[in-house]
Amino acid sequence: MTLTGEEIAKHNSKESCWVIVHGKAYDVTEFLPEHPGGPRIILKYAGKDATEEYEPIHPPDTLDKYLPKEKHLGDVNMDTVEQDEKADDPEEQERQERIKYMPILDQCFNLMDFEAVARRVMKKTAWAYYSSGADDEITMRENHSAYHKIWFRPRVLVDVKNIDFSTTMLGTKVDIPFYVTATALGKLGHPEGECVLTRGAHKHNVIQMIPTLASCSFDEIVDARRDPQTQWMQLYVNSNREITKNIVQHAEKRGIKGLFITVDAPQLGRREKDMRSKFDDTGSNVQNSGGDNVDRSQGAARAISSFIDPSLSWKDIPWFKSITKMPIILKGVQRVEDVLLAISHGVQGVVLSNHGGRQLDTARSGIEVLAEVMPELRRLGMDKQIEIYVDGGVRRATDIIKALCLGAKGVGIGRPFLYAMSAYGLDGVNKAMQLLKDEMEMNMRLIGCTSVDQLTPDMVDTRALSSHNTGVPQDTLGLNVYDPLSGPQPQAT
Ligand SMILES: Cc1cc2c(cc1C)[n+](S(=O)(=O)[O-])c1c(=O)[nH]c(=O)nc-1n2C[C@H](O)[C@H](O)[C@H](O)COP(=O)(O)O
Repeated sequence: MTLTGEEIAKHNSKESCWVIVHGKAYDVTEFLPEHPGGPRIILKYAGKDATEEYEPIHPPDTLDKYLPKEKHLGDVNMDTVEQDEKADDPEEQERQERIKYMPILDQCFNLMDFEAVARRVMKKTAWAYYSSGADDEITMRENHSAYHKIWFRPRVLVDVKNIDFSTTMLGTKVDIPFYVTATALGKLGHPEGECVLTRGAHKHNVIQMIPTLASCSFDEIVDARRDPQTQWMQLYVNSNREITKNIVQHAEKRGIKGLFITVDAPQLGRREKDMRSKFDDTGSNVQNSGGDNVDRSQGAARAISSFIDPSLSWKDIPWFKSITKMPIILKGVQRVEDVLLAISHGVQGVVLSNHGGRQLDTARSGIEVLAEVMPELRRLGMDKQIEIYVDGGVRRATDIIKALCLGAKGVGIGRPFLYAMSAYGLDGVNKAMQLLKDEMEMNMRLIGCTSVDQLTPDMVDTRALSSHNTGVPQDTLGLNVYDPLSGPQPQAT
C-alpha cells in the first residue's frame, strides 16, 4: 500500500516518528534512543522527507542493516509530500546563481583553485565539514605553511631529460608518491561520494584509502575499483571489538592491501565551523513548537563518531596482528618515540599526521615531525624497518618532493580532492591529479633529480622548519581561500 505525505506527517513526534528516505517510509520511533547521532537529528525530520540530510551520512545499506523489517512501512506517493521550504531559500538561490557562473575547469591551475571554487559553490554544511579544523585552526594552517619553511638546494647541469617519479607504497607500484587519504562523508560534496575518488585514483594509478565513515558503503567503493587498482582501508576502532574484527576480515577478503588504524582520534576534535553551520540550520517546526531544543551543537563529525573506542592502546596491536595478515599502519603518529614503539610492536608503517588539523590544535605539522623522526631512525639504523608516510597541507608537488627528500615513502592528500570532486566531479579529481603530475615533472627537473631515490635530505634546507616564529612570504593564495572562523552571527531579526 502506498502511503501519503499527509499520513506520514501525523507521525512527527518522539511518541511516533516516521521519516521518508528515498521515497519509502520508515517507523524509527523505537530506534531514536539508539541512533549514534542522537535522537534529535532524526526528530528534525519527523513526519518529513529526510533523504537530503540522510544521504551523505549513511551508506545505502544502513536501513536494511539496522532497522527491523517490520519498521519498513513501504512506498510513499511523493507527489503528496510537502516540498521542503529549502527550495526557495534565498541562500540556496544565491548558491545556484554562483554555480551557474562558476569558473570552467580549465581555469583551475593548482589545487588551491579548486578550494576557491568549492568554497563558493558547495552547500554551507558541506563546506563547513570539509574545511573545518579543530579549535582555532592553527595546526590546519601550520600544516600548509610548514612546507614554506623548507627551502630547496637544487643541483644544476644534471641531465634531466627523462624523469620518473613513480615509486612503491607497501609493495604497490604507483605513478606518483601520493595517495588519496581517508576523508569521511564523500556524499556531502558529490552524490556519488567516495566512488568518484576511486575512479580518479584508478585513472592516475594512485592508491585510495577507504574511510570507515564513508558515505558510500565499503562494498560499493570496492566494487567501483578496477583491478589491478590497490585500495587501503582506514579504521576507526569500534568499542565493540567483534564489529571491528568483522570489518577488518571482510576488508581483507575484499582484497584491501593495507589497514590504516587511526590513532589520533580517541575523540573527534571540536570543529567549530562544522558545529556552527549545524547551529545555523533551522530546527524542524516540530522541535520549535514541541519545545525540543534540537541539539544543534552536533556538527556532522560529532554525530557520526560516538562508536570510536577511546581505550585503544598499544596492547591492542597484537590482537590486530592476530586477526589479519594485511600490513598494519598507524595513522596519526606525532612523535619519534611513538614511531620507535610502532617498530617494536612490529607494524609495517606509520602516517605522521594530525588529521588535517581536525584533532589536537597546535599539534605540529606532519612534515615537521618527519624532520624529527628520520634522523633518529637513521642514527639507530632503523629507517628501513618501517614505511613512513606524512599527510596534512600538501597542496603542491614541491610539498611532495620535500617530504620524500626528508624520508617519507609518500604523502596523503585529503581536502584538495574533496574540493575538486565537489566543484567539478570526476573531471575535477582527474584534473587535480594531473596538475600534481605536471608539477612533479617540472619540479623534479628544476631540482636536478630524475627519480625519487635521488630525493635525499641534502636537497633541502630545513633550518627554519621548527622555529615557529619565522615569517615567510605571505601565502596569499592560501589566505584568499582560507575561511576564517566567522564568530557568533547576529541573530536574524
Ligand atoms: C578533510 C577531512 C579529513 C579527515 C576526515 C574528514 C575530512 C573532511 N575524516 S573525519 O571526518 O573523521 O575527520 C577522517 C576520517 O574519517 N578518518 C581519518 O583517519 N582521517 C580523517 N581525516 C583526516 C585525513 O585522513 C588526513 O589526515 C587530512 O585530510 C590530511 O590533510 P589535508 O586535508 O590538508 O590533505
